[in-house]
Amino acid sequence: MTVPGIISDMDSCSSNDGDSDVNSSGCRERKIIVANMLPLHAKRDGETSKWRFSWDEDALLLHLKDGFSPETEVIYVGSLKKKFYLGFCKQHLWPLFHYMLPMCPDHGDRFDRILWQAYVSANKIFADKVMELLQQHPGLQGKIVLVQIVNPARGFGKDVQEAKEETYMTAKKINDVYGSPNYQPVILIDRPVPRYEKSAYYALAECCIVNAVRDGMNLVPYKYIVCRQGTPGMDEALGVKPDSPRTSMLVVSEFIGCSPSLSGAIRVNPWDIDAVAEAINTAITMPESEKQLRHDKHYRYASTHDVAYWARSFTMDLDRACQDHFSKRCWGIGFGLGFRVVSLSPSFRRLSTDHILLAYKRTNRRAIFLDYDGTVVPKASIIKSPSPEVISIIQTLCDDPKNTVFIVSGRGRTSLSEWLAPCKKLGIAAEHGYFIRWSKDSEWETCPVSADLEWKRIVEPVMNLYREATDGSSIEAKESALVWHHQDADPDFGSCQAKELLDHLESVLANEPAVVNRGQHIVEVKPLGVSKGLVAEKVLSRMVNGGEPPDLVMCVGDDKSDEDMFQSILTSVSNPYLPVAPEIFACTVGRKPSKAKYYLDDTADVLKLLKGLATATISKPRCLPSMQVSFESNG
Ligand SMILES: O=P(O)(O)OC[C@H]1O[C@H](O[C@H]2O[C@H](CO)[C@@H](O)[C@H](O)[C@H]2O)[C@H](O)[C@@H](O)[C@@H]1O
Repeated sequence: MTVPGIISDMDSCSSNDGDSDVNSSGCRERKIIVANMLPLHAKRDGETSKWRFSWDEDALLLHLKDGFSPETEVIYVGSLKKKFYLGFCKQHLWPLFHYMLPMCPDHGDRFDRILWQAYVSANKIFADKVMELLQQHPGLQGKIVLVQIVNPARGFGKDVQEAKEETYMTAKKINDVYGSPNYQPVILIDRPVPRYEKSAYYALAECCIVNAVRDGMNLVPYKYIVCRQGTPGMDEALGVKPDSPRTSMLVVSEFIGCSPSLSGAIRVNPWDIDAVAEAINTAITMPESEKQLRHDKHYRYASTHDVAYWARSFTMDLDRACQDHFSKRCWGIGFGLGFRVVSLSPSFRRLSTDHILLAYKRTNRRAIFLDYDGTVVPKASIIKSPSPEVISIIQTLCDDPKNTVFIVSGRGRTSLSEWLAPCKKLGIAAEHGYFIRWSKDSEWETCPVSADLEWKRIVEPVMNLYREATDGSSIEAKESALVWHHQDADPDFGSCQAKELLDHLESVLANEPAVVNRGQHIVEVKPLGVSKGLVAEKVLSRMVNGGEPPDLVMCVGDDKSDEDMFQSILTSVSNPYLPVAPEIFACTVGRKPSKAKYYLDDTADVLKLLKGLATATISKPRCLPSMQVSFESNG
């Protein structure tokens, strides 16, 4: 359907000067829509047998153009219904993407090579047509030569032969189109090339491209760097002055082993042809001074990381990996795609009520920190307020004068204080400790971190992008934090988006006083310096300063933010201001790697344990005051 002359139409865009449908650089905006089927009706004329085409006004594709400005030139690249679509796409790909085995009713075989070839050919035609409209940088024609050294394949077979033929064909095509009698843009060397000859090519090449789709420790980039550094002998042979600055430019695939170590290299995704082309252009046109800096970096790395270095470093990694081997136990947890193997310390064990009760009964100043979501209230529960049972248990624990009880949560202060209103003596730390209240009657204290919440202006538009792109997600605006929730989104897509959002936010907030955290179905940004760990520190030091140092510290929580609390109470054992080291019970909810020594399975387990402590509380102190009162009145 592409009419001849479409490229010359584009080339003549400069003649549009003064027209209203041109942009500031004199060219019309252009959008290329590549689709398997063109938005056309095709009909063969009965008399002339010629095809007649008309726009399919009902086709969605046709209406895509309504989303662009009226000046935009819209080009459709596509085909009419053909074998590749009704064959491979419909009979193989369509069932695969619908979790079914491909079926070929006409052929009986599961895989039909002819359909596959039709599919590949059709894709090639599409790609070629698009490339025709764009393969860039015409100024380099005549100035650049690609020397492609074909290393002999280690295997044989049809595939190798086909790949070779395609390489030859591509090289020929490029040379036919862009070459001239004195200029051959691609030189294909398909013979064993001795090391000295390869070294000569490396020494002369301004840029070395290693864009394998997968590779282990490819040494070519290092060899190239060393050859570009040269030796007195090579300098003499090439006529290079001994003290002249050296350069080397590398374009390497991000999927090869050496890619992360060469920080001066331009990294590309080898499947992204445009990116590879752009990288080559950048490498060639880069200022000499930068090429020198990159080479210095490359050479310093290659010369200090020799084989002996790798041997030492590998041994050290191996030692480190095996260090805890015998002191850990491995467990398989989860099901299906969520299945994973975790290694846990053998001292990590279930917290039994009997065990903690013994300590609870013999201690007189206890600090109890409880997370909210996933600890006292189930994560999956639609009702987020605490049940009457939870309220009653917490109330009983708070009523014991030997106890200082805190709910430490990421949630906002309004909902927490409303839900926990009956527990008058309960301390609440809201928004991960940005706000703290010691009891219902006391004022909220605000964490003395930077009051600068300007970063919210950066975070909000980014989160909005992800909210719009992820159906079912939402944004929660707290007083000190912003949270992106994806619990109601598609589980797989939601988690992928969350990972991407995390990366995105980390990079834009690099210099801001804010931190990004991933929680249960959430990505949260909060002020730097606010953590549940600080809450525990603050409460414990207030108890010490008030002359009531704790002799038992218990902390229960389920997620990453609670790990800060575990860390904090574990270090409190070595606090020099404590007359005696308190008994520590750090407990995570769910059997998973944690700083906590104990685990409980779920919120039901947590409540059972807290109920056990509450019962012990009622059976002793509550009776004591009432007996004293009656005794005094008698006297
Ligand atoms: O510190 P926590 O008490 O564990 O609270 C952490 C977060 O709790 C809330 O999010 C959680 O509940 C949401 C439903 O209400 C759910 O969509 C989300 O997946 C859970 O993580 C709260 O909205 C967050 O601000 C807290 O940080």
